[in-house]
Amino acid sequence: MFRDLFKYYKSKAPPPDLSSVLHIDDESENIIKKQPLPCSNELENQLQSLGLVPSLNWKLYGHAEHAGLFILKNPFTDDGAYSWIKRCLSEYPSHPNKCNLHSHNLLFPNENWWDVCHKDAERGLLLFDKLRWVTFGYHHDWDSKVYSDSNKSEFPKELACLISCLGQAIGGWDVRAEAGILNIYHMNSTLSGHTDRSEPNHTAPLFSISFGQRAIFLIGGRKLEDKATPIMLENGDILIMSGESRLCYHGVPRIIPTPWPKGDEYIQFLSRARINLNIRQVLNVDQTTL
Ligand SMILES: O=C(O)CCC(=O)C(=O)O
Ligand SMILES: [Fe+2]
Repeated sequence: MFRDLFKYYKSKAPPPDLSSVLHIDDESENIIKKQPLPCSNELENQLQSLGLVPSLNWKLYGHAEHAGLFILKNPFTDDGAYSWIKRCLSEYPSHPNKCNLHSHNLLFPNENWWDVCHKDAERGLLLFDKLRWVTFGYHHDWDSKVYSDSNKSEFPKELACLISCLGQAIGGWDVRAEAGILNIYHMNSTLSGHTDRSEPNHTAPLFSISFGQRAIFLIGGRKLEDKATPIMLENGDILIMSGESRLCYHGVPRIIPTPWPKGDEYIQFLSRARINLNIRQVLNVDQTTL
């Protein structure tokens, strides 16, 4: 059951036994190997320019007990992953996007979190570990959970393009990225079990891209009583909740310390953090506003 497993994997004392956590590219009877759809040369070129390896080399999986769930194991080139990490840390946490530090008046509206942290030693000390979320496109309202046409900014173009291309190549879907959350996890962060239902469109798949430290991602069914599966999500992995799994319970009970290479300040940030880009289509196909 979702709640019990979440508690089990979250526990500090005693720490959980991780041997049942699914490593999706190991052999297991429930894991289904999938193929991306044939891509046109144009789509293949676009994917390449967005930092991905050719789709022929993708490792794409489904799960027998979670219909509609896809996991694409890190399809990024090293340079491609680096560009996305850099965008997440130095571009996305600034105007017109919103973040927890702007909404708590710890940053002025025109201030960029990464720049402040690297140019102002005193404030950097205070703010470096305090970024938790950034929203863009239709801004997620953490209290009301309701999107509004009056609380919306431009969705980053290259990220919308990445989601559209992935949608075409994986499921033949025509996905419009309209709302995004960048979640930032530190080593003791968790994300409680929930379903994502704020979007009027409950059929367009939800995309989740992770970088940095590994996480246990717990996915259940539509009811909390349904069977849940703990899956290890690693640097670069892309998880897609389509079809039946779109409205299923999920959460992150634990971040798992991960061997990490040395590198510049972007890479170093991820030696003790995980970032997750969570992208949704909000509107139904025939809608242009809410
Ligand atoms: O961090 C993750 O893997 C999941 C995030 C998520 O479920 C959400 O933002 O709604
Ligand atoms: Fe979610």
